[in-house]
Amino acid sequence: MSRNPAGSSVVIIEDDPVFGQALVQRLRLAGVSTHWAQTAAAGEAVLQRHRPSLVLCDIRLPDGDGEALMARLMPQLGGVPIVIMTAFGGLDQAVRMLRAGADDYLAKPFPAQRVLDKLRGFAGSDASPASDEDDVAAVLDPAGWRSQPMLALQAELERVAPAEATVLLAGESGVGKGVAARRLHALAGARTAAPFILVDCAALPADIAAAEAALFGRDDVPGLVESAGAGTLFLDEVSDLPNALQARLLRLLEERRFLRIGVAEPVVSRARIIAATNAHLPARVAEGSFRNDLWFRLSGITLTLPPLRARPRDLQDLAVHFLQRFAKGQRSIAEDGMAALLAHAWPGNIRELRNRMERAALLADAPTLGAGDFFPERGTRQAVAAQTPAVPDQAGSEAPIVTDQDELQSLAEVREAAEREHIRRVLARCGGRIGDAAAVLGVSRTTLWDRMRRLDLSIR
Ligand SMILES: Nc1ncnc2c1ncn2[C@@H]1O[C@H](COP(=O)(O)OP(=O)(O)OP(=O)(O)O)[C@@H](O)[C@H]1O
Repeated sequence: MSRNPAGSSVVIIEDDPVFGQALVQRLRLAGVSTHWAQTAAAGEAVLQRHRPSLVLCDIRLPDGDGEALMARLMPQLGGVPIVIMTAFGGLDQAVRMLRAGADDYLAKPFPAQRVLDKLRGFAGSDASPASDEDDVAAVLDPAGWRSQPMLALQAELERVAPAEATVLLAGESGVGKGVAARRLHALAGARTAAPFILVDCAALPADIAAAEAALFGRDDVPGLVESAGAGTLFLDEVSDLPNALQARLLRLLEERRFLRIGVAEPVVSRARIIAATNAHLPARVAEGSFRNDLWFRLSGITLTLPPLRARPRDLQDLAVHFLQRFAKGQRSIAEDGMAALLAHAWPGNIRELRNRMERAALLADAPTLGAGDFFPERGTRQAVAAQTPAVPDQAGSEAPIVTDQDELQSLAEVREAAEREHIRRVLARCGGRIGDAAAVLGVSRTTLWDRMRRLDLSIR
């Protein structure tokens, strides 16, 4: 997307007819195409079909709230920027949504010009057509795959790519599992000419019959499994697949055939299945939310992508790659900037790096980017700690970087801050569901409640 918002598209989820209409008219005058939904359900339906440059979502909607809607849709929206619209008194909720992954908020009423400014600001993000093209390039020749663990992963991908076997991609959120899945497809010989179909299991319709129809088809309408043909079916966030559909997926994996709803004749599937998860599946199995037999079936070939903090060399390459992409050679990274990048723990992995580089490229005052440009949220004390660079170990291999914590804090403070942040992220990722979050964190619900109480954390 160029810096000119004309040609971009915005999905507006807003029930106020006067405000909604005014936004639509003004944005259209600026050449922006708009999809206006007045309920959460209509917004969800539009976003199932359409990947816009920006989502503008109201918090209070007649059939639900924007927070739950965005939490549900965020995984499927990938990096599409989400801007929350708040009315008076809604600031707390907007802040919570920002923590959960929304990109910005606008307090109502605001002139439509502010939306155009946001579009300009987000230009070049994941959501834009240009970045989709960049993602394709990333699949064919991914930046940041030169470290030892990534070279080993690449060798494994090449080995298993031509086979039919199901592959499970594991690793933290934002580490590049989607890129690895596409890479597997790109390396899969004849299969490459057939479709690559992404199914975000966390974003399937909540209604089981609708989700089943979306996956397996109904009557004469094919579902996503069938759309993959002899290509690749990529089941992202497979741990979120509802229980009833886990049984159907297991049958598909075992028999290589399935039934469309309402049709007696089975359909043969020749698609290769790749699943991905950032959840700890054994914990899900232990708590009973994920079938043991399905886990067993999926995990035969498990490839784990290492977190970014364990790949300092890749981190540097990726930082330069993103800066080139977002600043087009107009900016460079200062020594203290690179030291701060290397010292950060990167809980959001490559997605977080991409976002920080984009923000810095857009907003920094000087052409050379320093620690403060990448981590503007840090105070002076953090800036001191951030100047400590990562040190490769004696053998020259890449020592995992495990901390960027403020060296002036006590260990207990550092541990609490990290724990609080991690629990917050996992809760957001699990849509605030304590049971799911506890499973991911490997603790009981009671322990999680207890920790949250002591860390002064609440879901709402
Ligand atoms: N090697 C790379 N080069 C450029 N961009 C990358 C690379 N790897 C990942 N990205 C970008 O980082 C973001 C996260 O990547 P991806 O979606 O593949 O991660 P993930 O592990 O599947 O995350 P999640 O578990 O949250 O779905 C995306 O915007 C993707 O385009």
